Amino acid sequence: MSDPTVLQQEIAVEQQHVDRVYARLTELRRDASRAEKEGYQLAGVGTFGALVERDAMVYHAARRRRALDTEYEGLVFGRLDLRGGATHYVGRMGIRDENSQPLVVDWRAPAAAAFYRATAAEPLGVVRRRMIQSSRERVTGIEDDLLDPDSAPPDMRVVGDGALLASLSKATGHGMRDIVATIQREQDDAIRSPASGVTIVTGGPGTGKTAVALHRAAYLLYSDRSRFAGGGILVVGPSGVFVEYIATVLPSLGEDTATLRSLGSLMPGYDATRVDPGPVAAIKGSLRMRRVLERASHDAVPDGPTELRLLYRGALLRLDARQLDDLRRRALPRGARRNEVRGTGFDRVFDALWQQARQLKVTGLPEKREFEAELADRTDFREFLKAWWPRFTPMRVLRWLANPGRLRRYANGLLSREEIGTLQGSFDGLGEHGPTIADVALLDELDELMGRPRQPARKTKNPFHVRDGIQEVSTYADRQAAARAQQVQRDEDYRDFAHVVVDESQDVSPMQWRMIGRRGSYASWTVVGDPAQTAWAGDPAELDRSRDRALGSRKRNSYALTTNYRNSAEIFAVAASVIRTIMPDLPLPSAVRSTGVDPVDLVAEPAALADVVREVTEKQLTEVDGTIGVITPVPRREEMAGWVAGLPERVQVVTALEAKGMEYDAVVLVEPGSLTRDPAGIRTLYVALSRATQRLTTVGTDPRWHP
Ligand SMILES: Nc1ncnc2c1ncn2[C@@H]1O[C@H](COP(=O)(O)OP(=O)(O)OP(=O)(O)O)[C@@H](O)[C@H]1O
Repeated sequence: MSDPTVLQQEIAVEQQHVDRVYARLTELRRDASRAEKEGYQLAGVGTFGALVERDAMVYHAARRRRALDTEYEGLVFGRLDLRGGATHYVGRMGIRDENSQPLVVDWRAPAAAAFYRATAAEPLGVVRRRMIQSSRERVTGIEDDLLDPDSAPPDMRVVGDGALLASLSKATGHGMRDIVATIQREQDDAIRSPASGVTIVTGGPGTGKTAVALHRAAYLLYSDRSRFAGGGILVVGPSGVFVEYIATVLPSLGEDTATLRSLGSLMPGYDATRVDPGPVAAIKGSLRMRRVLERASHDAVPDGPTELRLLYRGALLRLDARQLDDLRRRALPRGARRNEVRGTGFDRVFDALWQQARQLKVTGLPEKREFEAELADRTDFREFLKAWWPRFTPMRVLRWLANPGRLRRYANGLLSREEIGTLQGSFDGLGEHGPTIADVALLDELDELMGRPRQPARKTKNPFHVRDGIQEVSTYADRQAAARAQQVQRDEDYRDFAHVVVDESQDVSPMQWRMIGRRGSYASWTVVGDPAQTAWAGDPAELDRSRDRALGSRKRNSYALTTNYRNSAEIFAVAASVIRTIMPDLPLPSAVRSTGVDPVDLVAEPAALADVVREVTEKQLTEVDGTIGVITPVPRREEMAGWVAGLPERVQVVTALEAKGMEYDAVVLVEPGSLTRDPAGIRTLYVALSRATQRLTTVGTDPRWHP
């Protein structure tokens, strides 16, 4: 423990600098607001080009002001004293004084790298690394590491007992802890990994994979803003709950150009949250489904017309079911997209009818073009064409799989009889409840297989448009929107992301890899995950293959994280003992923090389970300040949520699958025994047991739940 007077003196020294930074920040905010306001006031002056330029400037001013506001709290968090006497302050954003001298260096700048990377063995020119803790504008604490004692000047003081542990023992409150001040070296390696190619980060529970992925996104945006903000960064996470949770972290990193999507909402128009049972998800996720869907996408429309009869100039023209099938097949060879070759299908029908009319020697038969025009004018004929070859939406075709006969036909020879049986009934809810998360990848595949109907190019209004040298009237709001659109706006089905981050990648099925891959054809990637936490019940080799295909031949850089920052050592010991039963040789991270509080395991009579769960949860409310996760088996979520209804909002009920990636101060895991039936279940149990930072209670009716 360091001398309290020395500590106070050092705090006072840092407070002086922090005061200067905040004073400067106030000036910068004022300047940014002024630029913004002046922009609003100036109206209709100058050339149109100058106006647009000014709008973009105003937009930047607004963005800068927002960034200055967001990064207010804990703006300065580090100081480096370098050999030779120079000092740098490190913070959430770079700030310069009125003479353009740096007051704070952005944490992502090369000059700040040593803050995270220097060690006593390799000090990188750093004599003393100082962590500055503060609450709003007030410095509250300091933690130093003396990395190069031989180069330290005699009056250099060193205070504190280790910044990382101090930060970890704080309650998390709501949302994810911001780790920018305490990023560890092995994490920093991954964060600053080369921008191109694929960065793969693996590590056990709580090793900071998500934190690293998000800080990497922020780092990339900083290091090459035009490339990554221009193209955009897509961040894909497993569930909506999780995506919401990480959304609270990205803005605090100062970035608004990342698109966050769950696997159920990657396709525009859908936001699926329903989950299929493991074995169903395994089949729906398998690459064999592509062929199944391909067959569906080529099949005849259910209840479509089975024959065409037309009375034409006194003659009966007729196409029977076999002929119609034949015409469809010829217009739709393998690989053709049904929505794109609709016109070819119609041409085939015209041709066939024309041949017939000629063979029948119809009296007064006109030229072919005239004949076609006459038919096209007839409502009955047009109705036939629309019913025979409609425009298909992916959902329309996926629903055909709810029919057992069709499913069997499409899956014949691709899926086993048992698998077809498992799948049966799993598409029944599409109409009423919408798709499951696994269905969304199938819809995306169908979209790809069938293509989009050709539509005339839509005219978009261009607010920058100048016609015949005369500026069109455009409002200030229009131009402001256009300036912003040039920076960030993308269409809903945007696919050309510059970078794709996949979190919890161990749960991405082969079909989902295809769906994500379509959105990252030109991207560099960051893929983070932990194979031991996968809930995937299908073929692991297929999973690897499909991932490799999505990532292509890009160069890979791999990083392994080895320290668990989330769980207390006592909690992680329970989780570790569970995963060891199926993966005895798995290298596990070491948990750095011990609380001295052991997890509690309770057994309840079935009739008393609800009361015990409520009691335990209420007790946790008195023991921790932050969030409490009540984790339930998937099918019993609603029922168990009722057991803790009315408790404060910091009690959150999630299923074992939704708990993936989440973190709570206390966890009440209900019926752990329901998860021990197979290896996929045990891996899910491992996930659920490794969510808590401080308290873990398991409550179940089976005393022998431990696998
Ligand atoms: N360097 C660090 N300093 C402080 N806290 C950290 C650090 N690294 C990680 N943490 C904290 O540890 C917790 C776990 O991090 P994170 O959720 O990123 O882990 P993860 O590897 O994605 O976990 P899981 O695989 O279990 O979902 C978070 O609260 C995070 O803020």
